[in-house]
Amino acid sequence: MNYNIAVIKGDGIGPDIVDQALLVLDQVGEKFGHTFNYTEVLAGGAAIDAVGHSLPDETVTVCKASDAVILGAVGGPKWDSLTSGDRPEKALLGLRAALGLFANIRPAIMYNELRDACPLKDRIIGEDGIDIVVVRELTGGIYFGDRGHGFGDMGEYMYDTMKYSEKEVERIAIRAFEIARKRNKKVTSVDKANVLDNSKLWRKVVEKVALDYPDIELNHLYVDNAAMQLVINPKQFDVIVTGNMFGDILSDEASMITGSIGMLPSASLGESGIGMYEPIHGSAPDIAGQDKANPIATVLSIAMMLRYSFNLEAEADAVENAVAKVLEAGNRTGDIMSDGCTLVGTKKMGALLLEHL
Ligand SMILES: NC(=O)c1ccc[n+]([C@@H]2O[C@H](COP(=O)([O-])OP(=O)(O)OC[C@H]3O[C@@H](n4cnc5c(N)ncnc54)[C@H](O)[C@@H]3O)[C@@H](O)[C@H]2O)c1
Ligand SMILES: CC(C)[C@H](C(=O)O)[C@@H](O)C(=O)O
Ligand SMILES: [Mg+2]
Repeated sequence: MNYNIAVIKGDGIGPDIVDQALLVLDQVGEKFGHTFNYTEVLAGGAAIDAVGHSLPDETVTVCKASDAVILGAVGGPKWDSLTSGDRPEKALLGLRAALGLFANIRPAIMYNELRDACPLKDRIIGEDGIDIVVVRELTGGIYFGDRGHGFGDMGEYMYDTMKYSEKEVERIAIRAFEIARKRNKKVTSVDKANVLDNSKLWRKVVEKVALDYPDIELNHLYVDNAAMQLVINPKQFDVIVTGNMFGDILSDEASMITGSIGMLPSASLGESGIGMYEPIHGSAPDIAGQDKANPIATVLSIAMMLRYSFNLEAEADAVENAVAKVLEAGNRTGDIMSDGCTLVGTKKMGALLLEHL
């Protein structure tokens, strides 16, 4: 089969990690007889530098015409205070909205080999480790609400508003229940219904959707408690469903308890059609271009693409197995390094993954 993929390397470590992930994908193609065609397009800081704005029309057009999108990461201090008001991160939000990618699936799985990289105590992780999926709403909430600014009694003010509509909550809740059905049949919905009205609606709609899933256990947590529960008792979670901002924060937290943010992939999906695949981490300007970044989150995002967008189960398994084998053999980038292991750079990690594929 032939697959057309839009590739956005982005900024900072983006090119470092995407280059390795594409080598892995090429090898999957050779091994299983598929052709992956890449069209590289610009977004984020790289696009601001090249054409003056973070999300060129051409990028949206190419992404829409592709079978899937792979994105590294965008952003960096260089573009943090542009007078135009544009920012690299706006490209990411613009793409999510333009492609209708309302469901962000972020699996946080602890590899047994990385137990030492997990900051939690052994008794909390238990023998079988941690396996959580965060299902984050991605095109609504405070990220996309009305915003504004002005001057009042307290001086200048700025505001962002958080709004959720019934249908928006319903479709993300359905995704979460469907995912839970294929896993351990538990959904935890996270909100702030003790304070926010939009969270009250969120809770009401999630409960209504739950009526169609009597086989799935549902509970609710306030987001502050959820943040705490993730570190004191992460094993209570199977699928966490939550809004855009809470999901952003909780998924970074979930990534760290499994070892490193450099390990966590994500899939952003819509009703149907194309998906966008990216690591959950950012452009890590502190280690960009130094051959230090962990490419595994991006490589695992490619496994998600093979599974969700192309229905290539065996191919996705092969990529995930290669990751497990490389870790088993004791190879570690700096973010997951522990005593007795071999420290490797981004490129070497990529080469080892190819060897084990
Ligand atoms: N999806 C995205 O494109 C995305 C996501 C988050 C942040 N950002 C942007 O990235 C920039 C930096 O943000 P930040 O510093 O808050 O978060 P970050 O995720 O880039 O980095 C946080 C820390 O994690 C480390 N880290 C991240 N990815 C790593 C990897 N693959 N291997 C090893 N270490 C890794 C970094 O070195 C840093 O110490 C900002 O401009 C931010 O807006 C982009
Ligand atoms: C860069 C930023 C816009 C983005 C978000 O907040 O969604 C990032 O943190 C993420 O998690 O993908
Ligand atoms: Mg984030």
